[in-house]
Amino acid sequence: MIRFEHVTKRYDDGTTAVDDLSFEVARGELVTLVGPSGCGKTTTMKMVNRLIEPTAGRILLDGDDVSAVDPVELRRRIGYVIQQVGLFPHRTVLDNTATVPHLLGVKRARARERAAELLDLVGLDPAVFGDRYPDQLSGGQRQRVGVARALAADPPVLLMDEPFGAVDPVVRERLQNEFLRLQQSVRKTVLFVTHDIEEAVRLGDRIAVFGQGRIEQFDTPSTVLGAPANDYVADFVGADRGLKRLSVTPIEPGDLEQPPVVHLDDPLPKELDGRWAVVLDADDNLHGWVSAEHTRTRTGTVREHARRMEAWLPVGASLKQAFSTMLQHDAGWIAVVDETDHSRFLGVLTPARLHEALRRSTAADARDIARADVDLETLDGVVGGR
Ligand SMILES: Nc1ncnc2c1ncn2[C@@H]1O[C@H](COP(=O)(O)OP(=O)(O)OP(=O)(O)O)[C@@H](O)[C@H]1O
Repeated sequence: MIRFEHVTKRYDDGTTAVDDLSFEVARGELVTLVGPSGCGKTTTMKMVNRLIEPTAGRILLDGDDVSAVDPVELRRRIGYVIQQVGLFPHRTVLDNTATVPHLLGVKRARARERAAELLDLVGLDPAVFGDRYPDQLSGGQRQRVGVARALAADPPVLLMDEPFGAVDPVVRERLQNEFLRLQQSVRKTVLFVTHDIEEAVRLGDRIAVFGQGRIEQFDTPSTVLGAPANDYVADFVGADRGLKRLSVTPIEPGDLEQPPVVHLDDPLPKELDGRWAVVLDADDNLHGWVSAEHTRTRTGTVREHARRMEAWLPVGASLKQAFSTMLQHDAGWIAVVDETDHSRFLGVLTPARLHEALRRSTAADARDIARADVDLETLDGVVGGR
């Protein structure tokens, strides 16, 4: 969808901001460009919508060389979100969001209707916020209007330059989560610039780690954290990359243990095979749990003695969320459910299983490295045999 072919940008003063860059972003993919200040991320991004022209090489958007597309027409196909949102100060939130579609010829009433839908989508109730002016919003709310406005013309591509950089860490995390949810439904092709490795791994399907004007590694967050390509990347992702891996490794059904299970309308069993059992409803959805102590000493149905389960997560949630949920509820295990199928119980994750899951993902990367070693050896063998 977006393809860089040997792109170089040299500014007039001789600074080479981007040096022979080649990479590709697939349709519907979110790629984060991450690296220290001044490494060329913004320059890379601005060449896509021709705010900056490359010195050499070319950039293709859906197969079209962008240098041959009229910049105005090009920018219609590309939403752009920046840190200083640049909302029109004298227009209401609703009008700010509706302006671009209206300029593109959508009737005013329809543009405003669509703007209201988008505000809703980014978590701003149009009835509450639609008539406010930008200076009557918090920083986080302004960022959301920025995202809604960028989506208003329904462009297939979004360029986002540190869009959540100006808000505090708590709001930032909330905006990131909301944006991820939004992206799941709109599936835009996104190039997202950040200098924050946490943000890059949380949001990116793949991340491009920039050195000076070059990409040092371009891979999934899990591989970049598990197998940094070189010392520069290892240094940039940080010594705590093992911890960061927790946030990019999902809970998988194979990670779960199967504890004893009882159903709500069962009579309370006398003996349990363990210290507790998970309680399910008639459709096998998670309800709660009972302890062996209760079952030994009391009578009646499970329903009368079941306690609600608070420590649970959907399958696919991150190991970091799992760990955090265990700590929050001081729980020795958490239940895992399939939310796409009501809340069907799948099993429980224990600290030991969590540890195994983390090792499983590290081992998967280690296998890749081992394969690469084998390839090199084979190559050595061939070269040596000559
Ligand atoms: N108009 C310009 N003229 C000369 N040099 C420039 C110009 N714009 C950017 N540069 C230089 O190009 C290099 C890359 O800048 P760029 O803004 O792309 O980096 P960045 O990775 O986005 O940095 P930051 O995270 O600080 O925004 C830097 O050395 C910068 O000083």
